[in-house]
Amino acid sequence: MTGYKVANGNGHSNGNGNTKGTNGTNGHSNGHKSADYTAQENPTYPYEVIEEIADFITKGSGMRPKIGIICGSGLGSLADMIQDPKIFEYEKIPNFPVSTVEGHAGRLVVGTLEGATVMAMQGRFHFYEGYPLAKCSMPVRVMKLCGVEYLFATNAAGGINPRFAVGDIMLMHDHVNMLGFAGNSPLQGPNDPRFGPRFPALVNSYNKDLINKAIEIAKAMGIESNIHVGVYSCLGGPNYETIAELKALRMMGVDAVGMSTVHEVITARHCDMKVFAFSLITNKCATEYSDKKDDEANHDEVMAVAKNRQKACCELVSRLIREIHLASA
Ligand SMILES: O=P(O)(O)O[C@H]1O[C@H](CO)[C@@H](O)[C@H]1O
Ligand SMILES: Nc1nc2[nH]cnc2c(=O)[nH]1
Repeated sequence: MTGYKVANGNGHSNGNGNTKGTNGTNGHSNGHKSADYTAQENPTYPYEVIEEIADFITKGSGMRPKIGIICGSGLGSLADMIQDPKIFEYEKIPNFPVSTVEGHAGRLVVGTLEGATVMAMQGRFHFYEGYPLAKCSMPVRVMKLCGVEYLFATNAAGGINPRFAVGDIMLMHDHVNMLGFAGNSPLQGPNDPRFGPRFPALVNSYNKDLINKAIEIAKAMGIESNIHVGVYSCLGGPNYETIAELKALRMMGVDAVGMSTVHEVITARHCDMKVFAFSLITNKCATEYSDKKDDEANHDEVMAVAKNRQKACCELVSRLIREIHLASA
């Protein structure tokens, strides 16, 4: 990995340095009732349905947001920064899934942040909730049709790179798509060229300028030593990994592991959004066998670390949005 001003997070020798129900068929009138595009076996949402959802948001908020934010587990406070918020509960958005995971409130917040128009998902959808990947990342297409040009995707993740400490932030510069290895993709099914090409390229998915700007901001914030640049991998979950799996991921060059984000990024790149993504390292992944309960990942710890580090994450995001806004003004 070259071109970044902090050491590459991966440290490898390449020299490059309350269950709410999950079927999501919320019974709203949408004019497309003949097809159940929210069902597992038919996950492709027609363009017109996405367009209807986007219209619902833009008309309801009176805004066409430019920046989309997806809040990771325990990072809902990113959306609490938004000024003059218009709030849309997922349950009230036509054809929208609902959040079922603790730490994911389940609402869309539209407003302004640092002068920029933004929309934030306070709660994302995960494969392990029973949603197909196309459904998990459907809101990214909604963002696109609302006018969003930049996707900020955040997540809580386990640190596999031994140099990472709990509370550190890893700026994603690449990913290993384990669900893709297994033949699953949010882009499966018929391709609608109004979103993007059948065979999108994914090299350079993570915008280098935004990574470099984020590093500068981290320096200005005095948290440079807590910032890394690295590779994220998404597994299906909901179980955390075995030691053997973590060792295998490490050998593959993965620095942090979670259960989200990758399918959102694929969907965003397919429709040509600029992507910035980071992982808050909420736990260190053990790569040696141990009987200690403390060495096991658990969601309470994930949430607690996210709460502790929300201030730094919020500042990083808001300052970066400010730069994007100033650069385009
Ligand atoms: O990726 P986010 O949504 O931040 O959440 C991460 O934290 C949860 C596990 O603790 C999983 O959902 C994992 O993906
Ligand atoms: N898969 C996975 N997801 C996480 N989310 C937060 N921590 C972890 C982890 O250790 N593994």
